[in-house]
This record gives sequence, structure tokens and C-alpha cells, in this order.
Amino acid sequence: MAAVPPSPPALFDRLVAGAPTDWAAYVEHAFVGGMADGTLPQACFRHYLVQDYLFLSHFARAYALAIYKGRDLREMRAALGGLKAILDVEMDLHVSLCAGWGLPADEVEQAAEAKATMAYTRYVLETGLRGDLLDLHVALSPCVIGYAEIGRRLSALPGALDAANPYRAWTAEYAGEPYQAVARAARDTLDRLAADMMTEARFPRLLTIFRQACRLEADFWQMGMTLAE
Ligand SMILES: Cc1ncc(C[n+]2csc(CCO)c2C)c(N)n1
Repeated sequence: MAAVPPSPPALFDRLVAGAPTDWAAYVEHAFVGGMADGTLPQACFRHYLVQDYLFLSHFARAYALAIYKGRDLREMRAALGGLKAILDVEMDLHVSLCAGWGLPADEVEQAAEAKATMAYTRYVLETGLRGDLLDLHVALSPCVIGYAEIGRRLSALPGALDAANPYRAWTAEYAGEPYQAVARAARDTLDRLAADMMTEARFPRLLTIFRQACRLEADFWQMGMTLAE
């Protein structure tokens, strides 16, 4: 019987394997550890939440750009689904999470963007503007897929989902099946795009985009930890 050749690793797994230090600095950041055991100062989480609202509004623009960059109606509709999920579901969830933390919607909307928020969101948008759909989805991937991994890891740690942990709602949201499914769909999108847009010669440039996005995610946690503006 002829041997079946092993299938190549999925693009996202190759990117993580190519940037182990940057990936670990993001998904294992002290902010995440502080949410797991509940020791993260609540002021840090509030600062993060406000900035994350502003982050998501720019992130919606990145999905709008993915509609524009779509090569056919299927890709355009897929990106439209992502955009609607953020505008119609995610932003509302965020507003109610903020309200629960004593942050009224108008205060959140009018907050000034921190430099880390600007750096990350504009990096993703600029990468998508100058590149193609694969460049854009690689820039988005640490964000969409990383949070699912963080949620899964956190939920396995003792205490992370205890009633006494102030961050349990955040962990439950990202560890939950609906968000895990969003992340799986993002992996599939990457693999589908890679199947017809990826050449080996492109990989180093895609890895650079991935690494930068991971570093900017770690800086985003750091901004929350230090209350940086
Ligand atoms: C800094 C930061 N990084 C990643 C996410 C996770 N995330 C990014 S887009 C989106 C909506 C669904 O695609 C979610 C949940 C976040 N919220 N904030």
C-alpha cells in the first residue's frame, strides 16, 4: 500500500512555531496570570476594558477592509459576517461588561485612545491596506485566535472560574464554545487563503506580520498593567 504523505501543518500552527517567544510573551503575559488568580488590580482591568472597546471599533474597520479585499462574493460575505459579529454582538457585550464594571457607555466612547491601542489597530489596518487578504488575516490572527487560546488556558487553571474571581465573566466568554467556534473559523479562513495565495517565498514576510501583531498584543496587556496612556 502506498504511504499517504503527511499533510503540511496548518498556517496558523506554522506561524506560532516560527515565533515561540513572541507568542508566549502574549498568551502568558502577567496580565493574563493576574486574571487567572484574581490578583490583577481592578483599575488595570478597567483601563484595559475601555481601551478594548476603542480597539474593537477599529477592529471592525479591519473587517470592513477585508470585505473590500475579498476576491469573490464568498470571501466578501465571510468578512461581512465578521464585521456584523463585532458591530451587532461584540460591541454590545462589551458595553454591558463595561457597565458591570462601573464604566458608562458615553465615558467609554469618549475616552482617549492609548498609544498602544493606536499602534496595534493602525498596524493591522496598514498591513491590510498595503497587502492582500492573506496579509490582513495573518495580522488579525493573533487577536482572534489568541484570545480563544488564552480563554481555554485560563479556564483550566484552578480559581479562574470561581464565583470569587472578578474576572470569571471575561474568562467564561472567551473559553466558551461560541468564541471557540469563531477562532476555529478564523483558522479555517487562514488555511483556505493559504491554499491558493501562499508560496514558501512568502512565509518569512507573513511571519514578520504575525510576530509584530503578537508583540503589539503583549504591549496591549502591558498598557493595561501600567495604566499607560
Ligand atoms: C486587544 C484584543 N485582542 C483580541 C481581542 C479578541 N477579539 C478580537 S475581535 C473580536 C470579535 C470577534 O472577532 C474579539 C473577541 C480583543 N477583544 N482585544
